[in-house]
Amino acid sequence: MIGIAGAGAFGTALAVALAHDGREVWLYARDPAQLQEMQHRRINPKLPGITLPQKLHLTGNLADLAITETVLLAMPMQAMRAFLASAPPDLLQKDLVACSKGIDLTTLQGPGSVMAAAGATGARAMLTGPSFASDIARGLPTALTLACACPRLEALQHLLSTATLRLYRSEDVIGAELGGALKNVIAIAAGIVIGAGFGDSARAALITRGYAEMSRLASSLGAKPETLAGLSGLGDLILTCTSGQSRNFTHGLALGAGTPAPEATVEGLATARAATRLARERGIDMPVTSMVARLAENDITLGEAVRELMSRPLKQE
Ligand SMILES: NC(=O)C1=CN([C@@H]2O[C@H](COP(=O)(O)OP(=O)(O)OC[C@H]3O[C@@H](n4cnc5c(N)ncnc54)[C@H](OP(=O)(O)O)[C@@H]3O)[C@@H](O)[C@H]2O)C=CC1
Ligand SMILES: O=C(CO)COP(=O)(O)O
Repeated sequence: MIGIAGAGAFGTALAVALAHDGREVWLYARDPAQLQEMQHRRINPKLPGITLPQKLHLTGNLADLAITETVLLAMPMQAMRAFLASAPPDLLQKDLVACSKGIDLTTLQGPGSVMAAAGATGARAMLTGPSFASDIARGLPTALTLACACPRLEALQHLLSTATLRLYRSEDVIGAELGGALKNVIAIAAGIVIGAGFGDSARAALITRGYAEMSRLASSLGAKPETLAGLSGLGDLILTCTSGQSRNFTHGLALGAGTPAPEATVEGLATARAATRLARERGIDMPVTSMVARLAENDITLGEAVRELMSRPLKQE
């Protein structure tokens, strides 16, 4: 039996895919009004057009997840630390699988370290890679990375793979979580480039240089280059920088065009600030990421950002 904490688009999509494949899934929604609507109408407005299958059980009581062995954490990254701090103690003994893509702004930790610091004693895994919630929920073919540095990895890989959701396993948790977190920042920048009308050539350059700086920071923190080149890094970077389905890309589009951004979970904003601080501490150059952080904080105008990026000293690729 699988528990999922966080009934947003992604938690619900995973619950739908796993339940369709025959697993009994318990999905925890903290908002009573949302829970009631989901129970009554068997839909989640955050995942339009998808009917919730029979094997997907809904609850507003976190203690109900006690009957599950594995719990997926599917809330925004900045909510994870507080969620775990107030979770029932037996939840921390489950195998935990973080699905959040980001870096905690207070501790500068990724999901694995946040779960460890909260006292999690079971497996601590990370599920990440190129996948939009709606694609997963509709049963479209998807491939993700499941990273965990513990002997439960292969069992978890089988538990969470379905006929349409193919999980590749990795022991490189740091690499998987940093790829998933940092690509969101580059996706905001890619959106800015397109929104401002700089064109596809500029976006390709941005993605490539963005990947280079993602790799610099990740390897300084112990990630393996092949992880960054895999689904959780390059794969997700490509998806998020090129699809209008991405909230990070869409947020960037609005910033670039000078129009109001839609209300949404945009993980890259906090991650840009966290990664900029990590990079500064380690003496790593991350010009695109730090520019996104400054733009998000209204510390610089778009014109100034472009001038600064383009007037950096010429260097070897
Ligand atoms: N959507 C996607 O396509 C994908 C998302 N992800 C990642 O999944 C994570 C969640 O994103 P997504 O589901 O899309 O975001 P949504 O904005 O759709 O939903 C976030 C959900 O988390 C819930 N939540 C927030 N804080 C808590 C808490 N303390 N306890 C329980 N639930 C909480 C929210 O509840 P409430 O409404 O009550 O605030 C909401 O239901 C992000 O890190 C994202 O990067 C990864 C891959 C794909
Ligand atoms: O992580 C995602 C796709 O892999 C979802 O991206 P957004 O959060 O930008 O929508």
